[in-house]
Amino acid sequence: MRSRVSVVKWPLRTISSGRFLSTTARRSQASDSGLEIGTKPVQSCPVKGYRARSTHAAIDSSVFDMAPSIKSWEEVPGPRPLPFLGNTWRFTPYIGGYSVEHIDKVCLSLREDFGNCVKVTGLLGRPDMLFVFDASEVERVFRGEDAAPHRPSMPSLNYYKHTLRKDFFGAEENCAGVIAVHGESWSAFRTKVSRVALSAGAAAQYTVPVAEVADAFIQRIRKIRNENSETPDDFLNEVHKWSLESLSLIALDTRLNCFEASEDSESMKLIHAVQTFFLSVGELELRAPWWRLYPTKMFRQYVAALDTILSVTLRHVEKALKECEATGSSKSLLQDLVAAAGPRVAAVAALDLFLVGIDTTSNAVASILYQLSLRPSVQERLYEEISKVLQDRPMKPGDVNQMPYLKACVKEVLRMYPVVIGNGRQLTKDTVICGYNIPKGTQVIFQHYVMGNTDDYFSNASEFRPERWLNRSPAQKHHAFASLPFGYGKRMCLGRRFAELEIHTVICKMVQTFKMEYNHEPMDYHIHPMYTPNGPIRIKLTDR
Ligand code: HEM
Repeated sequence: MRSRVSVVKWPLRTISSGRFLSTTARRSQASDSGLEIGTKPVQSCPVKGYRARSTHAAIDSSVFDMAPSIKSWEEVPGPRPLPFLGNTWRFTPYIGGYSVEHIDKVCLSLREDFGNCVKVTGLLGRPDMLFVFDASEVERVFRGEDAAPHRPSMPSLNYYKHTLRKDFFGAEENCAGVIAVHGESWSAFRTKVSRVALSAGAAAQYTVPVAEVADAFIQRIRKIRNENSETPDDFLNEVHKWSLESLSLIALDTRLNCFEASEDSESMKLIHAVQTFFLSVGELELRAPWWRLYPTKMFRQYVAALDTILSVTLRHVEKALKECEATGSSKSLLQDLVAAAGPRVAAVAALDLFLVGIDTTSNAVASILYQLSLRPSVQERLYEEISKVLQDRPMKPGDVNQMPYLKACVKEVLRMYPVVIGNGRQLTKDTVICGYNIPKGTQVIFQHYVMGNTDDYFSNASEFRPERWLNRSPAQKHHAFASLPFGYGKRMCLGRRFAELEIHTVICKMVQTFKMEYNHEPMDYHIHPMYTPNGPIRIKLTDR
């Protein structure tokens, strides 16, 4: 049945890894550990303080000597599954009470009803899940992670890479990328890419072009404001275009001119493909996985979109390869990747950055703009800070480091409204969490949306107070693992520095240019599939 999905021909003739090596490849030295949050890593100690009652063999025998006792998986509290229906029925509209779109609220009620560690079992087509709302436990488990943590993600993409297009992604050893890839294959790929993508100057080199994209975005919204000077109902779509334009610059070394692209251009094909991918990925991942039984219409569109993104990516990699060969040097992230790791790795890396780097960033920006538009005094303080640093000159690398309040505002929005509401891991070994022995294979969700919004970790958590991130005395410091919007450790966000550059730049430009107001009913947030304001983002923009 699956063969009904059309197969693209990869324009790969000129691509063969190892054909090109440049000295510039060796300039990046940073590794993931350079970005780890918190103080020195502590020795992994997953079970200290507990005496084992469980029969799971993989637990270190030393734990048996310690008190108090480790409780079994069966004892973990959680909503009771029904015979045959498990807990899946709870997601049935009108009767179940749970909704995929409002997992945020489900998580809040799980914590209220069952405590800091809650299991949800009997979910059709999914492993058992454990929700953790205790920052110290999050820290202990994250710090004890092994060399290749497994993040449960995107089964549909996994199927695309490892089954449908395995001729491409499996053609070279360890060349399947980082998204939906695990174990040794993930680790080898990530090491190659992190050296380049997380190096000190990797993001900074894009300061000026990213600022130019932000300027183009401002020009665009000046044009599309309505007669009340408000952004149009499909404003989020415009923010997606800004994000796509910025990321193409970074990942593909090209300007797509998304704001003016003609219908038959390659840019527009890419824009449509990216939109189709985002529209379908949430449905395929969060709803009942019918695509596993037969290729549904949505699944076929999803595969076609991925094929388009991959073939456009490959064309740009070929171009980068030719430029590197002609000049003997590299001037961009893509060229650095080609030079350091070969063209196929560069192409797969660019694809992965594309798949997870666009709607995360655009939804974060939409959410930040919405939150700022509700708070004129925060905007004024931001405006003062920005004006003082820039004094009417263009942005240059390092400017944002002089804008602590801007950074604090972004952190505060991501604390209260993280676009990815939890960090997931599929346990690669039996692990004690909150005193329970959690079996290998369980999907654990470290729920920073809930932790970020409780007074246990942030005083007056429901108040928007960017100041809490500034000049904190030891007494005011919050738990470093209670808000981790970019994840943690070896698997943390590979594009964090790029995302921050893009977000800080565009927010800086918006605040410099406009006073923002929101004059409608307050918006609720929903999962779509990012955590984002639910409804048209109609912000009144008055020129300063
Ligand atoms: C506000 C924007 C963003 C947020 C909140 C965000 C958040 C995250 C989170 C929570 C993870 C999982 C981390 C973990 O499991 O510990 C992740 C992974 C990842 N992100 Fe981001 N991200 C953002 C933007 C970006 C951008 C712009 C890019 C690309 C340039 C990117 C590339 C990646 C990649 C490749 C991974 C997978 C890393 C791996 O599995 O090794 N992200 N991101």
